[in-house]
Amino acid sequence: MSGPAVALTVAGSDSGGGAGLQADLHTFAAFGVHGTTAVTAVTVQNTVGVTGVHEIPPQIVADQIGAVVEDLRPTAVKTGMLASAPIIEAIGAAFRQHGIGRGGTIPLVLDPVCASMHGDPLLEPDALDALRGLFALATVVTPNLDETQLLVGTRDQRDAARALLALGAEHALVKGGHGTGPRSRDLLTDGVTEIWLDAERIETGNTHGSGDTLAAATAARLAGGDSLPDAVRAAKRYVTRAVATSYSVGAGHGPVGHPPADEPVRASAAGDEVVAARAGATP
Ligand SMILES: Nc1ncnc2c1ncn2[C@@H]1O[C@H](COP(=O)(O)OP(=O)(O)OP(=O)(O)O)[C@@H](O)[C@H]1O
Ligand SMILES: Cc1ncc(COP(=O)(O)O)c(N)n1
Repeated sequence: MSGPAVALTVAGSDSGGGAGLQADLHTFAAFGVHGTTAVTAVTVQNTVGVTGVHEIPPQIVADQIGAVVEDLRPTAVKTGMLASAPIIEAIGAAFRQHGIGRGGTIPLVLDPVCASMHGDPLLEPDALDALRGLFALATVVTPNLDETQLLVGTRDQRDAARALLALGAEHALVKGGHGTGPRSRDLLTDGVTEIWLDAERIETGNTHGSGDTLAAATAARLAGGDSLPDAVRAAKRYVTRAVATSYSVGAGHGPVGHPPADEPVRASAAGDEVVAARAGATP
């Protein structure tokens, strides 16, 4: 059996179409990956801000994950807006049950979304501990500098990475998009090796969805069987092109573009084969 690789995003809906699961699906499609979703919340959102959030019942979130995993067999999973502590607890239990994340066979890219780029909250304030608790499952956790400040109390990329690894993540990717200076530098580390991913900072206010796009591109490449460092390198090249092709729509911050990937995931091996290879089984 052959077909495209499959990835799953566990995320919120952005009615403005720039971030959240909409950005994830655009990104998966750009890589030739079949995208699936477990929706955590519906946001009332446009380019100016977020004016409402409707949370999905935790059991329905967990059931979406189960339905997708049992039938479509994703070979990578990405999380974005998780909304509340009860939703996070339900997701953690579903991940453990279905072999998602560390200790399982399906790699997990965990983007710890706390607020929108407008500063509107996307996570209930009492859910920070639950979110930190999920890090022990993460193949990679991908905070921006505002999120490292909230989660581990620092905006220093090296210090933040160290603290994130201490919470159990296998790799930390601390993004520098919210920094200053002519370069946009992200730090990827597993505590032994440091990789600085460096790109020109593009002058634009239209970066809505850049973080989701980086994490989704990483998941897309992982779904095709890349190692984590290779997946992140390809994702960084892609998000730089995405920012370069961003555009204005609406009165506020426009979205990044999603051009076809230069490094698409090969239509391949069914998910089972990728999982078997990852688990070290003989194909
Ligand atoms: N102006 C820019 N020029 C080039 N790269 C950028 C720019 N802004 C962000 N990036 C890159 O985009 C990715 C996302 O970074 P950022 O720190 O903005 O994450 P984020 O805040 O989670 O994104 P989002 O705006 O979706 O919430 C990183 O690889 C970052 O280096
Ligand atoms: C549903 C949802 N998920 C994630 C983001 C973060 O994206 P950004 O920081 O670009 O606003 C968002 N605004 N909405």
